[in-house]
Formats: sequence, C-alpha cells, structure tokens
Amino acid sequence: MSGHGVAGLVPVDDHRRDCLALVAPVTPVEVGLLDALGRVLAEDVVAPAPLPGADNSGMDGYAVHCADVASASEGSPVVLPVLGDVAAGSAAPDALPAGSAVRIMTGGVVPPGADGIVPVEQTDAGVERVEVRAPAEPGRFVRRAGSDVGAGETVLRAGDLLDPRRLALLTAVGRARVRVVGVPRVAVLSTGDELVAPGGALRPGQVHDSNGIGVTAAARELGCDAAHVGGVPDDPAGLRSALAEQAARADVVVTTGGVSAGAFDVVKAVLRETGGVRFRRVAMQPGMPQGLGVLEGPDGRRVPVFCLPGNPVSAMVSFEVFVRPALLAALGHRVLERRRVEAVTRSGWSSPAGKRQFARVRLVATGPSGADVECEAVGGQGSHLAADLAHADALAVVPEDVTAVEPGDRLECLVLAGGTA
Ligand SMILES: Nc1nc2c(c(=O)[nH]1)N[C@H]1C(S)=C(S)[C@@H](COP(=O)(O)OP(=O)(O)OC[C@H]3O[C@@H](n4cnc5c(N)ncnc54)[C@H](O)[C@@H]3O)O[C@H]1N2
Ligand code: MOO
Repeated sequence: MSGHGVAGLVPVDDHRRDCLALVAPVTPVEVGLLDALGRVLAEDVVAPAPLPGADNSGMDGYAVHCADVASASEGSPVVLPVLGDVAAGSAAPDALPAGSAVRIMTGGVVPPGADGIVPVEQTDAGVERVEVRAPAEPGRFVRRAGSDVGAGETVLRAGDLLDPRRLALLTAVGRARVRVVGVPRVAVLSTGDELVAPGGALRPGQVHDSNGIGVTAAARELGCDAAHVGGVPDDPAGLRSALAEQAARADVVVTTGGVSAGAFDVVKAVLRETGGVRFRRVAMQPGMPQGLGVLEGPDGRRVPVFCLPGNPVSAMVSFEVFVRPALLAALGHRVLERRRVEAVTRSGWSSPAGKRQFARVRLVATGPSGADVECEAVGGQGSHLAADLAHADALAVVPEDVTAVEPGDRLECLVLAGGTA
C-alpha cells in the first residue's frame, strides 16, 4: 500500500497494475487487410520497392525537354510534334528525342530524356502536334521514384495500430495480408439468482441482466471476440462448471456480481477455493470489491479472470478502469488510457475519504474557441444509478484526499466513447 491509504484498501493504481500483469498480447495471426482494420501490427513492414516506382507526371499535359520550350509564351508558342500518349499504367515509354513531346496523363511514367511537364492548360491540347504557350521548369510536376517511400524503408512497425490510412499504405507497398496481434476471446459471466435475460418478464425483486450486455459490449467495442455466456445463478456447482467450460476455451473471463460480503456471494466463495484468485477492496468508488487471478484450464491453460462487483455502475466503471486497459494490452495496444481532459466543474458533490472517485459528469465546451472544458455532475453518484452513467460523457477523477468537490474546482476527466467533448 502506498500514499494516503485507508487501512485494508488497495490503491487503484496497484490493482490496475496487477490486472495488467495478468495479460499478454494474444498470439499473432495473418489476416487480409480489411480484416486488419483496428488491429495492432505484429511485424515490421518493409517496402520491397520504391514508391513511386518510377518518375511520373503530377499533371495531365506534355512531357518535354525544358530547353525546347524555354522561349514559349502566349504570343509566341513553341510547336512540337507529339510522338504518342502515356497514360497512368502505360508500359514504360521510350526515350524522348529532343524537339518532340509526348502527351502524358497524371501518373504516367515520364520518358527518359524528358525533364519537365507542361500542363495541358498551357497548350492547345493538340494530339499530333502541340502548341506550348509557356516554358517548363526542370523537375516541376515530375514525381520522383522513391520520393514517397524508399526501397527497403520500414513503413510501419510492430505495435502500430492499423487505421484506414495505414491499410492504404500497406496496400501501396504491395501487401495483401499482414500479421496482427490476435483477438482475445472474452467470456462474460454475470452472476445472481435475481438476473433475468434481456427482454424477459420480471417477478418482484428480479432485474434484467444489464451487466452481461454492458460488459460484453464494452469488450466488443475494443475489438475483442466477446460473448455473454449468460446469467449464472448463485449456485456453486453451476458456477464451477460454467467457469471450467470457459477456462477451456476463453482467453479472458470476466464475472460480475457476487464479490462483496453477502451470504450468497458465490463468485468469491467458489474462486477462493481454487487459490488462483484474490479478492480485495480497492480504494475507489464505485467499484470497491474486486477479484483478480487465473483460472486453470486443461493442458496447463492459464486464463486471467477479473471479478467485477455486481452493482451496475460499479461493474461498468470497474471494467473501464481495470479490464479495459488489460484487454487493450491483450490486443497489443500501446495506448491503454482514455483521452483525458481537464475541466472546471460547475457543480459540487461529495466523495468518500480515502477513495478515488470516478464521478459521472457531462462535459461542456466553453470559451470563444470552445477549447476550454467545464463539467457538471450527472445526477447522483450511487452505484445503482445506471441511467446517469449512460448519460455521462466522462468520468471525473476525484483524488483520494478530496471529500468535497466545489464548483470551480479543476478535475481530470476520462472521456468516454460517444462523449460530446
Ligand atoms: N455488507 C456489505 N455490503 C456490501 C458491501 C460491503 O462492503 N459490505 N459492498 C457494497 C458494494 S461497494 C458493492 S459494489 C456491492 C457489490 O456486490 P456484489 O458484487 O456482491 O454484487 P451482487 O450482490 O451480486 O449485486 C449487487 C447489486 O447489483 C445488482 N446486479 C448484480 N448483477 C447484475 C447484473 N448482471 N445486471 C444488473 N444488475 C445486477 C444486484 O441485483 C444488486 O442490486 O455490494 C455492496 N454491498
Ligand atoms: O464500491 Mo461499490 O462498487 O459502489 O458501490
């Protein structure tokens, strides 16, 4: 324990570090380029040939010897015979003799000997002979071989995130497939006798299993192959067999519920028996009770398991703070953090002593340029207020030693996906 701790509570950063230590990037796989979108590159990519592959024209016009058209002007054009056409994709043209021109299109290979391009707008657009009405500058509008990428140049490195621009670059250097970090299979087990599958009719005391959908969707949003394995009743035998099944096939297991001090907190009871899972109280609100560890699968498989508290806001915020970075690390990402903005709060609220609070806030862009950000609390901070979480743009981080947030205070906010600022 470090810092201003409350006895028995594990600091948020320590728990986060322990969660990250449980995961490693998934074994790489080779995929087609469109399947690599949003994935992390698992190899360095070297361009085998230069880009462009040859000197080519940057304009539709005529390739010429610049010396031939040095005197050309509107009033006194130079007339040259046109020996042929070079389109983008045409075979490499023959050398251009002095005193002649070829019609060339953007991307067409500049014939050897030609050292400049006259754009078609500065000519009469002739087909057999052309009237050139302006001089050409040597090298102007010629896109040199290798000016974009040199042969042997490393264009992307292992660890780079593949976005559309990078997929286009990989294609340009000749790739159709690429090695990327694999996708973790994430199994989400929500637990509780009171849970009813989405859309099911509720008897008094029952709730719809919103954590199952919320946590599974949050894992999918990152790019994981996540499945909601179902609401598991508070029955030790049933939970044991559900966990054993997932330990045999999943790469990461996430449970929700059953980790506090209740008489039926079955996740804690069952996983404590295995010895591979620790339960602790983390110095945060919401999300105090947490479990983490490893499930032993067949053939020595070791599957990280994260046990999140059942309260709906606690489950989602715990995912955000602990599981999201761990899954991003499994996906090979370098950046594991949400974007942070500093915001001046318009409203005040209380925060528990000795706990880092992740408060649901709405962000408001202010100032003449909209670059300043203010925030205000969305509703209360109770762990059952799931609608407020759904309406929040960000989680404001209230430090452990702050018990009252006052209007005008400056807070660091983790910007959530779909937020407006
Ligand atoms: N005596 C104590 N009671 C509680 C403590 C404590 O330290 N001592 N901690 C509280 C805190 S903090 C939290 S957070 C919760 C965590 O409880 P569990 O992880 O054991 O979760 P459950 O008891 O199973 O459920 C809590 C709450 O959340 C609802 N829930 C559960 N799963 C779902 C789901 N999949 N979808 C929607 N809602 C769900 C459940 O119905 C309960 O209302 O414990 C406090 N208590
Ligand atoms: O700390 Mo529990 O996670 O809110 O209410």
